[in-house]
Formats: sequence, structure tokens, C-alpha cells
Amino acid sequence: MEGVDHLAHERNKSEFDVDAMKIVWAGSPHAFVVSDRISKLVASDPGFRKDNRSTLSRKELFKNTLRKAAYAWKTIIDLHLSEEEAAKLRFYVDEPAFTDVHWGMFIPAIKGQGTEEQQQKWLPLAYKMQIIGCYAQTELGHGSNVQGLETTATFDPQTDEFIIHSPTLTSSKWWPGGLGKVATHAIAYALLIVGGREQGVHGFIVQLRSLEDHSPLPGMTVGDIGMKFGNGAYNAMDNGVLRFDHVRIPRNQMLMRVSQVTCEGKYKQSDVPRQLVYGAMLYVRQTIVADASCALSRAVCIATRYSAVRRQFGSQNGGPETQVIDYKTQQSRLFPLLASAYAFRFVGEWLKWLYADVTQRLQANDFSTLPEAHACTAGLKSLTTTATADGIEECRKLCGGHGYLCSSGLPELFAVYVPACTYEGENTVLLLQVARFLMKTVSQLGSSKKPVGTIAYMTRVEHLMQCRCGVQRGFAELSADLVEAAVAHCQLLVVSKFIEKLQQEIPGKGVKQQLEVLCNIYALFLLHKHQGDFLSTGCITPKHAALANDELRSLYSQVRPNAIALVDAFNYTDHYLGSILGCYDGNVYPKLYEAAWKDPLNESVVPDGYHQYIRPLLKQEIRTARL
Ligand SMILES: CCCCCCCC/C=C\CCCCCCC/C=C/C(=O)SCCNC(=O)CCNC(=O)[C@H](O)C(C)(C)COP(=O)(O)OP(=O)(O)OC[C@H]1O[C@@H](n2cnc3c(N)ncnc32)[C@H](O)[C@@H]1OP(=O)(O)O
Ligand SMILES: Cc1cc2nc3c(=O)[nH]c(=O)nc-3n(C[C@H](O)[C@H](O)[C@H](O)COP(=O)(O)OP(=O)(O)OC[C@H]3O[C@@H](n4cnc5c(N)ncnc54)[C@H](O)[C@@H]3O)c2cc1C
Repeated sequence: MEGVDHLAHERNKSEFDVDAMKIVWAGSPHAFVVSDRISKLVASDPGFRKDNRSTLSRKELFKNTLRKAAYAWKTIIDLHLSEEEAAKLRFYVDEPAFTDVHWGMFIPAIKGQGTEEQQQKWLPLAYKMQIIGCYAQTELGHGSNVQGLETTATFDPQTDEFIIHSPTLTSSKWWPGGLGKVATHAIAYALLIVGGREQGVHGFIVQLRSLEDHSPLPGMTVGDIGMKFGNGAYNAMDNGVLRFDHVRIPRNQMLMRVSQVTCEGKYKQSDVPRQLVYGAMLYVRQTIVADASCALSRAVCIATRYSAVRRQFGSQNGGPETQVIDYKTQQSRLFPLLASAYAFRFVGEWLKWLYADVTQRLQANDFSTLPEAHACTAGLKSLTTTATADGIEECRKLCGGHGYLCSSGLPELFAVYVPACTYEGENTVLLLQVARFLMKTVSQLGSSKKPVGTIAYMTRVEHLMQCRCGVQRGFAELSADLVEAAVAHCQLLVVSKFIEKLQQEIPGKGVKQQLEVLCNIYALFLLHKHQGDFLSTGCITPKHAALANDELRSLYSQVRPNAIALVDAFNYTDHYLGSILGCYDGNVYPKLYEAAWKDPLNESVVPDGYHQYIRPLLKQEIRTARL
């Protein structure tokens, strides 16, 4: 039944002002208006169609991505979109592309690590897309261990140039998005050698391809690294390989905010900390946390709407079967994910503030909060991406068999999302960074240096005050436990930022109450999941644990009538969701049926290959046939 809202009865049950919740989700009335307008603009433009992505060959998919990126850029220019609107447009176009890395890493790296002069030279070109950049850090043999990179940048004072070289196979740059086929320039990371002395890893702006005919410049061997997980999905991105054969670049193309090489060949360090070389990663990790709530909410929206449409068992007197969303087991799997989507939204907002704050301080040469910002961005990136990747897969299972169809949108969402657990810092490696920060803090407890900010609570944990171990001692041996401690610390951050959000004024009938329910679900679900740890450490008694579980069940019942409205508040268009199971009107079955007939296999009734393979089988001619 086209045009009928099959979820109207669910929407009528809701007990809060959905429009007000949409503004809370968007972050502000202004952000809502921009997001709403741009998402509808993209959804209504056939140039941004994406429903056929999973059936395209790699080459077709890639070319189509190039077309979309060019079309998006034309739209941005023609409509005079602001930077904020342009970023939203790229977001709603919803296709991994070289532009993600150009805007998300290349430009921020120049902004964070380039001198004023370098920024003035390179940023206008990048903003106008007269050059396209990628971020070439990882090598075939070295990813997490950035200090282990083998690419060298040797200063030649005779010519005032650096010679960039890949001395071994394992030093080949490997993975950078956009590098394979598109980027004209890279921020390449290499071990700096000046006057025969190694000075650690630094970033360099290197031109890769001719701006006239796109051919690789002399000394560059460059290409795509090949197909990745999932059909379609991340294969729209040209992750690349690059080898340098004694490539020369001018001295002023080393990013010189943190340290400089003079024309006489002197290496000088500014008074800014060396860690600023890692600044682009700090920025991107923060955006990845914000993005986690988008990906998780998208999967949760699909699973929640479909759970209200889908009915199994329980028919009474020939009446309809039970909506699967009414099963307590379905609720206990789905509603914590709904709560997580909201929790990650708010912690993402807070992290954005923290990043802006640390950036401002760095500009004023105050580096005091950099270690905390690194621990927060690294830890929350790890926690939210792991939970989101697992959550998307759980949503797929919550949709039963139909969740396995590409038209559910969930397989592609998972395939695109799951590398977030690896890129921008492998998740366990990042948790070890948090653990190191926590252990350092513990070792300083009792000294005059009092922990502040997100670690202020440590002074209130009595047994920590007794710890007097050095940071390094036993670290490796206990690292698996320390990683768990790091996760617990990050969970505390998520819960406390959710609670802080609730302490703000939140307008709209019933909106705050719904958020309180979700916050309690998030916290109590964690307590339930880690009951063993809480009990064994004496933080709670078995009675507390039982009470918490009772409360959790009651909270699920409170969410149930509001579930559809809570996912409507994400304000996703059907185009962005890209899922028949999650479509707004819930008219799932006719759409699934219709979509099946559009599959290329159904273009002919008798398949290609019948005469060659099926008929000989059926006719028992297989032994004589030439296969
Ligand atoms: C259905 C279809 C949907 C379509 C959707 C489409 C939408 C688009 C979706 C997604 C697109 C998203 C686009 C994203 C693109 C991703 C691109 C990916 C890029 C990359 O991966 S770039 C490479 C990233 N690499 C890493 O992250 C490497 C990880 N390793 C490190 O960071 C470091 O090496 C280390 C931190 C692990 C170790 O550093 P080091 O060896 O120096 O050792 P330490 O001694 O531990 O550290 C020294 C010192 O520095 C401090 N530190 C470390 N890092 C930082 C930092 N970043 N900032 C500040 N300080 C830092 C560390 O704490 C130490 O301090 P102390 O000495 O303890 O004080
Ligand atoms: C889709 C995608 C896009 C990417 N885009 C880019 C890009 O644009 N630019 C770029 O430069 N790079 C990019 N990368 C590379 C990415 O940053 C690296 O893959 C990432 O940093 C992890 O490094 P690795 O692959 O070497 O993993 P490894 O470090 O080899 O990890 C393998 C295993 O070893 C474990 N491990 C490693 N070190 C330790 C340790 N010290 N202690 C305990 N366990 C450890 C890890 O936990 C993991 O289980 C991309 C990667 C992917 C998948």
C-alpha cells in the first residue's frame, strides 16, 4: 500500500515532542535546519543516487564515485554553500571517497603542522581543490608504530632540497586513501636525516602527479592496493601504494611548525612539543567519535523500524502475530544500542568542545592539556568504534534473514564502518595509550601534581592512592588488564558526559525524561554486562545487581512506546538510510519484493550459463562436455 504510513500507530504512541528531540540530536536549531535542508537536497537529486552500488564492478563503482565527487563540488559552488553546508552535503552523499581524506586529513595536517607561510601557500589551493591531497603515513611494514617508519627524507644542503626515498619494500606507503588513483599531493611522513643524523619522523608536502595530465612525477611508483572487504562499500576509495625513488622536494615543503631545517642544514626544534606531529590524528579521532553516533544511529533506526514491522508467533484467534519489538529479548539487545547512539552523540559533542579548547590553548603555547586530549580522543575513538561496529552487526542479526540482504543497507554499512576499528590508530594500541596515561597519573598521586579534568576522580579512589608503582614496571605483563581499565575509564567518561547533558536545560515536552531513561539504560546495561567485575571488586552487592536488572527491564518497557519516535528524531531521509527495512513508512514487503526483480540475475528468466553448465548436468552430459 503505497503512501500509507505503516508505522503511524507506533508514532501515535510516542510521549514526547519529536521535533524538539530532533534539535537535541542535531546539536542546535541552526544545525538542525542546515542538516535537514542539505539531507533533503541530496535525497531529491538523482545525481546522488546510490541504490545500485552493490551491483557495480570495482571500476564502475570508482568512476561513479569520481562523478559524484565532481557533481558534489559543482553543487557546492553553484549553490554557494558555506563550509558547514558543504561538509553536510559530503556527509549525506554517503560514499567513501578521496574527498574524505583531502578535507579530513590533508588540510588539517597543513593547518596543524604548517607554518603561517606554508598555510598561506597551500591552503587556498587545497580549499579550491586545485590540488587534491592525501595523508601518506602508513607503510607496508609499519602502521601502528609510527616511529618505526622507514621512508627517509635526507637534507641536501647543496640544492636546499630533501631527498625522499623508500629504501625497502616494507617502506612502501600502503593504505593511504585517495593515493591510489586521485591525489595530486601527499603529506608524506618520513624519517628526517640532517647532516647524517636521524631526527625522527616528520611530515612533508610531496607532489605526486602532474597537474597537467595526472601522470606520476619522476621517481614515483603509485597505484591502488586492491579490493577490500565487502562488495561496493569501501571499494569506492582508492587506498594506495607509493614508492619513492630519490624524489627531490624543496626544503620549504617540510611541515615546519614543530621543527625546522635551515638552509645551512641546522635542525631546530620550536618550543612546541614534538607530539604535535601527531596533531592531525588528534583531530581525526575526534571526528571519528562524532561519526560513530551517526553510523550506530543509522543501524539502530533500521533495526528498530523493522522490529516494529516484523511479526513472528503469538497470533491469538487468527489475529496478527506479535511485533518482534515486543519480545523482551529483542528489547534487551536493541534498546542498549539505541541508548548508546544517544550516549555517543553527547560524548562526541563534548569531545569536539575539548578539541576546540586544546587547539586554542596550543595556539597560546599552553600545552598542559595535550596529554589528556590525546588520552580522551584515543580512548573514545577506540570505545565508540568498537561498540558501533559490533552494534551494526547486532542490528543486522536483529533483522533476521532480511538483514543479510544488501537492500537492508546493513551489510554495506558494516563493511564501510568496520575499518574504523583499525584506521586512525588500531583500537587496542590506542587503549594502551590511555592505560599509559592512567598509570602515569596513578604514579603521580600523592605528589604535588593533582589530577584535574577527566582524571580528577582518581584522587577519590582510595586504593589507587596506595599504588606507588612506576609506569613502566609490569606494564607489558599486565597490559591485557590495563586495556580493560582503559575501557572502564572511557565508559566513565561516556556516562558522565551523558549525565552532564541532562543537567542542562532541555526544552520540549517529555524530551528530558526520554533522555534520562536512555542514560539510565546505558549505565545500567554496562553494570549488567560487567556485573562480575563490580561484584568481585565489592563495588556492588548481589542485591544491588538484582535491583539494577529489575530496573533495566522496567526501563525497556518505558522506551518501548517511544522507540520509533526516538529513531525518527535522527531525522534521516530514506536516501541516507539506504535501507528497505528501515524506510520511514515501514512498507517493507512490497519494496523487498520489487527490489528483488531489479537484481541483474533476474534480467533473464533462464540464466547465462544454462546451456553450458546446467543443461549438461541435467542431461547427464557432464562427462562429455568441455567446461
Ligand atoms: C553504506 C555506505 C556508508 C558510506 C559512508 C561514507 C561516509 C564516510 C565514512 C567514513 C570515512 C571516514 C574517513 C576516514 C578516513 C580514514 C583515513 C585513515 C587514515 C589513517 O589511518 S592515517 C594513519 C593513522 N595512524 C595511526 O593512527 C598510527 C597509530 N600510532 C600512533 O598514533 C603512535 O605511533 C602511538 C601513539 C601508538 C605511539 O607513539 P610513539 O611511538 O611516539 O610512542 P609513545 O612513546 O607511546 O608516545 C610518545 C608521546 O607522545 C604522546 N602521543 C602519542 N600520540 C599523540 C597524539 N596524537 N597527540 C598528543 N600526544 C600524543 C604519548 O602519549 C607519549 O607521551 P608521553 O611521553 O607519555 O608524555
Ligand atoms: C580502510 C583503511 C584506510 C586507511 N587509510 C589510511 C590513510 O589514509 N593514511 C594512512 O597513512 N594510513 C591509512 N590506513 C592505515 C591504518 O592507519 C593502519 O592500518 C593502522 O594504523 C593500524 O596499523 P597496522 O595496520 O600496522 O596494524 P598493526 O599495528 O600491525 O596491528 C596488528 C595487530 O597487532 C596488535 N598490536 C600492534 N602493536 C601492538 C602493541 N604495541 N601492543 C599490543 N598489540 C599490538 C594490534 O592490536 C593488532 O591486533 C588505513 C587503513 C585502513 C584499514
